[in-house]
Amino acid sequence: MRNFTEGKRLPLVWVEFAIETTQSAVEPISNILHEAGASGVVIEDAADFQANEKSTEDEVYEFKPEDYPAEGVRVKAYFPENETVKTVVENVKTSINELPRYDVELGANKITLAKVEEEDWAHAWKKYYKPVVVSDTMTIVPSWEVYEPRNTHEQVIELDPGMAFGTGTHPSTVLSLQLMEQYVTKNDEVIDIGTGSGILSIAAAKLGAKQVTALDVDEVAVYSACENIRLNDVNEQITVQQNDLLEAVGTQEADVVVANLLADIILRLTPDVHRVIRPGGCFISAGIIGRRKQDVIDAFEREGFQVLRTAEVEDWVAIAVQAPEA
Ligand SMILES: C[S@@+](CC[C@H](N)C(=O)[O-])C[C@H]1O[C@@H](n2cnc3c(N)ncnc32)[C@H](O)[C@@H]1O
Repeated sequence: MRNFTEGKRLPLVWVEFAIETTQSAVEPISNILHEAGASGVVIEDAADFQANEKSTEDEVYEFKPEDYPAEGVRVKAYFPENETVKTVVENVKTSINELPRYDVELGANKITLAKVEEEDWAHAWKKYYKPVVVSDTMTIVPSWEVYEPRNTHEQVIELDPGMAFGTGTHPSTVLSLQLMEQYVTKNDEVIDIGTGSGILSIAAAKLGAKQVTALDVDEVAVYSACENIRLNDVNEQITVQQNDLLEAVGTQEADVVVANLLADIILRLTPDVHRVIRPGGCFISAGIIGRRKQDVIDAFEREGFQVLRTAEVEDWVAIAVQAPEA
């Protein structure tokens, strides 16, 4: 485990992985890319471009034909160029080619790889990123936007996620934040597993947590989390560590643990959570697709946890469970 007080330099050259596929394959392919450690997944849907062409209203976003495939969907992901990238890409291709076994139609399944300079793409998505209203009392605001809080109780989280996951636009992040508003209370100690941009840790600090540990296996995420924590002036409450799940977390205990990961990763985590969660504490997990919801609930119940609440948006599920009392 490494402790970061200063952000690290990011890689400057990236490998862009692009695949032309079908609408129904977008979610499983995005999951494979996220699991492989992609820093950001971009979805270019021909239908979005066609709908925009027909629209007569003023558009907020600028749609360019060259950004969209002629038909179907293009999913793009970015991996730092290093000695492991070839293997990562081969593993991604193998996993994608296994999807038809699960009745996922891949369509054209045309894959292209390109080397790109960070400057060429890392900031291009920013024009699509606008404030995200999480609830009456919480809004995520891109750091370059001018934003007037809607009321005096509103918590505003400023973010520049860079290439890490966690803009606040993904349903799994919004669901995590909404459950945290319910279960994080003043002076709590919180562990955030898979912090990405640091968004959930910053929210925990703003909700009054006195100590937050933000963990991520990916150094790009660790860099981004450090930057955003500074931006929100919550450095005092949050420590960021590069770490695989709870591997190097010692005797530390938390009142709330939050993990917006994928179902399979949460299942790897469940037997280990007792170690870090206080009796009666709350575990919020998200990033679970609908058909895996019961697997995750079963795993927590086997460990003696009780479901407090589940929340769903589109096909994404978040689950809050309570640890057994001592
Ligand atoms: C879906 S993103 C969530 C980001 C942010 N917490 C949010 O809610 O938007 C998942 C994050 O978990 C990290 N991750 C994946 N596997 C991990 C592991 N084994 N240990 C720690 N972090 C992991 C990824 O690097 C990524 O930043």
